[in-house]
Formats: sequence, structure tokens, C-alpha cells
Amino acid sequence: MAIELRDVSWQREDRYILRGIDWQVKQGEHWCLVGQNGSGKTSLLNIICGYVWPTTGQVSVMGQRYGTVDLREVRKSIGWVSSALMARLHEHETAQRVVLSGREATIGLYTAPEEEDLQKAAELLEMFGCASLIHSPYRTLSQGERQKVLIARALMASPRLLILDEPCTGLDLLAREQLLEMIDRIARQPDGPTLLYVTHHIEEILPCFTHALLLKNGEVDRAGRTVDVLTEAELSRFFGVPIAIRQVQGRTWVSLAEPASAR
Ligand SMILES: Nc1ncnc2c1ncn2[C@@H]1O[C@H](COP(=O)(O)OP(=O)(O)OP(=O)(O)O)[C@@H](O)[C@H]1O
Repeated sequence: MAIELRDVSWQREDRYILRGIDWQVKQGEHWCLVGQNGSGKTSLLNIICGYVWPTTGQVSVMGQRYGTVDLREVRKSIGWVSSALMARLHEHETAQRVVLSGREATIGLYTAPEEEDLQKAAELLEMFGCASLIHSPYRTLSQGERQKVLIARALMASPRLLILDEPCTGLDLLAREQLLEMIDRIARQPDGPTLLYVTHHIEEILPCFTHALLLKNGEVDRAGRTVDVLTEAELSRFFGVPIAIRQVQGRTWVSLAEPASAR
């Protein structure tokens, strides 16, 4: 099992930020996590990565039960790409050094890279179509290029679980579609990581995402196979407005079934 949460709750003062979360992600599945602002997605990711300890419940990642294992070791098997990470990186570092720093998941590079690391970093940048940027300072990269470099950085450590937290934020249409193509390639690698894709935008959910979890007010609203979850009935119930969907190339495009002003 890649992720196993049993009755996980997280309480701050009088308020439950997360409540009664039961969730199992099997190896070979790829999940998307959808929830509105403040629904608890980041809190859930913090619990999965062991940065926040739940008030109640059990957490296991890659079969390792939290509380019985060294979290630093478990975290080596998890890659987490987020805007918070992007903000922490040293902007003067080159794309190559940012990717290389993923091996030890450090901010900055503190040991001389081995030849095989240099080769792997070059291969990853090549895979993401960023080979020509290898010596470019991170600060000069476009938002789309930065996201690709960050995903390459996460892959440097060969994670078993890769969390992509709203990776398409700030990307134009073409840059978004290019990034999604890359994510699709990662998902299709036979020995690649289990993916957990967090988004507000249903149309970003690629056919490779086999399962979906809808999070609402800190609780699992619905979790299951993507085809069963991303339906008009489920999404209308989830968003609390009538939703119309359209399937294009295996992706679900969502719009309001009636104008917002009509409500
Ligand atoms: N350390 C904390 N102490 C108290 N409340 C918190 C803490 N962290 C998060 N919250 C609250 O928990 C709720 C869920 O926050 P969280 O960041 O997990 O939501 P989210 O789904 O990731 O939102 P967004 O999509 O806007 O990033 C919010 O109301 C937030 O204010």
C-alpha cells in the first residue's frame, strides 16, 4: 500500500481541520485530490509527509507505519512539488544544481555531485525538454520551466510517491498542456512513482489518474475510481451547483449548467 490513512483527524483548538479520513492508495494507482480553498488538502499532505502529527488515527506510507519508523527515512521515498518549495529555492542556483539538490532533498547543494548524479540530472532535464537550460539561473526560468525543473528535482531521489501540488498554477494554456504531457509520461513509466495530483481544476485530471478523492470541509466527500467520481451527479453534489461535463480525450471539462447569475 502506498498510502494508508485510518480514521485520521487533526484538530486545532476547537476546530477539526481534518476529520475521520480513511483512505487507501495502492501501488500502481494514481490519485487526484480535489477540494476547494480551505478544504484541508495541504493539511492532509502535511500529515502524509509526516510534518504534522494527526490528533487521532494511523498513517502508513509505503507500508511504514508512522510512530514506529524514522520519518526522515520515509520522507526520502516521497517527492513533494509545491509552490511553497518553489518559494524556498535559491534563485541564483542553476537549473542543474536545483535538480542535483533533489538527491538529498536539500535547499542548495552541499556535496560535490558524483558523475552518475550529473548524468541523471542531465537525463531528467532532457526528458522534460529543458536540456538547453541546464546552466541557466533558476530565477531567469519561466514559470513552466521552473515547474519542470522542480519535478525533475523531485525525481532525482527516485521517490516511490510523488506529490504534485497544483503544478499548473500560473501556466498558460500551452505550458500547462506540455507539463501535463510530462506528468502523463511519468505516470506511464512501469517502475515510476505513485502519483498524487492536487488541483482545483478538474480538466487537468489526466486519464492516467485512476482514482479521485473529493475533500470537503476536512472530510472525504467521495473517493473511488475517477470514472465513478467525476460525473455530473457527483460533481454537482460536491460543488453544490448544477454542473455540466464534457469528455474530451479522456479528460473531464466542467462548466456551470446554468449561469452563476441565475442562482
Ligand atoms: N496550523 C494551523 N492552525 C490552525 N488552522 C490551520 C492550520 N493550518 C491550516 N489551518 C486551517 O485549516 C483549513 C484548511 O487549510 P489547508 O491549507 O489544509 O486547506 P487547502 O485545501 O490546502 O486550501 P488551499 O486550496 O487554499 O491551499 C483552513 O481553514 C486553514 O486556515
